[in-house]
Parts: sequence; structure tokens; C-alpha cells
Amino acid sequence: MSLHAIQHPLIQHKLGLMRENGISTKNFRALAGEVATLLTYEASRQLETESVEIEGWTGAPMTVRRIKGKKITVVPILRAGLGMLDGVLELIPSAKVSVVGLYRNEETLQPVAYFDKIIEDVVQRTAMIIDPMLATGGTLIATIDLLKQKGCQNILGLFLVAAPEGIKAVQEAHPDVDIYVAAVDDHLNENGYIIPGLGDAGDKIFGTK
Ligand SMILES: O=P(O)(O)OC[C@H]1O[C@H](OP(=O)(O)OP(=O)(O)O)[C@H](O)[C@@H]1O
Ligand SMILES: O=c1cc[nH]c(=O)[nH]1
Ligand SMILES: [Mg+2]
Repeated sequence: MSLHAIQHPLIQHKLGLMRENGISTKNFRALAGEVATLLTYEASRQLETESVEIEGWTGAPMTVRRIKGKKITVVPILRAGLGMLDGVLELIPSAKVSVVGLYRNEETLQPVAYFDKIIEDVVQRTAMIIDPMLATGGTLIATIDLLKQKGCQNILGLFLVAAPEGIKAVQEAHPDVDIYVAAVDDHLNENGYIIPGLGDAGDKIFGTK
């Protein structure tokens, strides 16, 4: 697995705003979408392009570059991953969306799967998993397991904040998956929350706490 910690000033600035205590639901939601767009821009650098012949505006033929290769399915992990979806679709508007639902048991910190609707031709697609938080890595590992069971061979993930413990776990379980993060934070606390982190991203995006 390659880890890409994106150092872009706009990402750092916006993530810094998200970390402020007492941030409103409206602002947190808006910033989650904006950082998701910027991460998508960075992650899409790895897409291959190819030459295509078109008729240009003068009527003369010309060669342009187009994105080549596998189509993308975006995979938001419910709930919090939905907060990044619109931001990703801003740049990849025709992407198909495969939704998976997992929550983390608050005591055991183990992921519990409760929903999935993955596009049928996922075998032929690159899956772009989105979730604001990569903490112990359990949720991401379970999601990658599921996608691989369905035959998907090309998987990457976008996260706002990751913990070193989670990155290590995913690296060991799925060394082929690329991870893009806006920040790698310090550690997990005794409740499995990322420190300094963002708090509970799902609750902040949906306003449930
Ligand atoms: O790396 P892990 O230790 O598995 O934790 C990360 C997961 O925890 C959060 O979801 P949560 O369980 O809070 O569900 P929610 O999105 O419905 O709030 C977060 O959005 C990730 O999906
Ligand atoms: O810090 C964390 C860890 C898991 N889920 C969150 O929303 N935040
Ligand atoms: Mg949550």
C-alpha cells in the first residue's frame, strides 16, 4: 500500500478549520465536501490518459487527451462517508456509487456491516472508498474484504484523518490498496478516537450530537 499524505495548503487550511471545537454542522459538512474534492483532485493524478482524435472548433482534426482505463465506482461508507460524496462527484460526476454501511461497535471497536449495494460490474472498475476517518482500520479492512470478495481488483481510499495504528493494520491486511489522507494524526485514545482528530465525524456531519 502506498500512503499519500497530501500537504496542499488549501487542504491543511480547511482541515484546520474542521478541527475547531464548536464548529457548526453547516461548516463541518461544507468543509468535508471541499476537502474531499481536493483529495479527489490529488488522487486522480494517477489516472492514465490516452490520445483521441476529435474534430476541433475549426473543423480540422486534432488530438486530445482523455482518461483511459477502468471506470470508477465511488464507495461511501455509511454514515460519515456520505459527507464526502458530493465533493468527490464534483470532479467525477458520472461515477457510479456503491454504498456500504458499517458502524464500529463502541465497546469492541469491531466493525459491524449492515448494508451493501455494490455495482454489479465492480470487477471492471476502480473502487474509490471514501470515509472521513481511518482509526483502527477495522472498518476499511472489512470494506476492502467485501469489495475483493465481489471481484474488485483496483481499490483506493480517501480519508480526511488517519491514525498511524489504522494505516499499519490496513497496510498489513491489504498491501495493494493506495490510501490518500489529508492528515496522519498522532494516536488513538482508549476509546478508539483519533487524537487530535475531528471527534465523531458522522455525528458532526449529520448534526446528531
Ligand atoms: O477505523 P475504525 O476504527 O474502524 O473507525 C473508523 C470508522 O468509524 C466511523 O464510523 P462510525 O462507526 O462512527 O459510524 P457512522 O459513520 O455511522 O457515525 C468512521 O466514519 C469510520 O467508518
Ligand atoms: O476519531 C474517530 C474515530 C472513529 N470515528 C470517528 O468518527 N472519529
Ligand atoms: Mg460515527
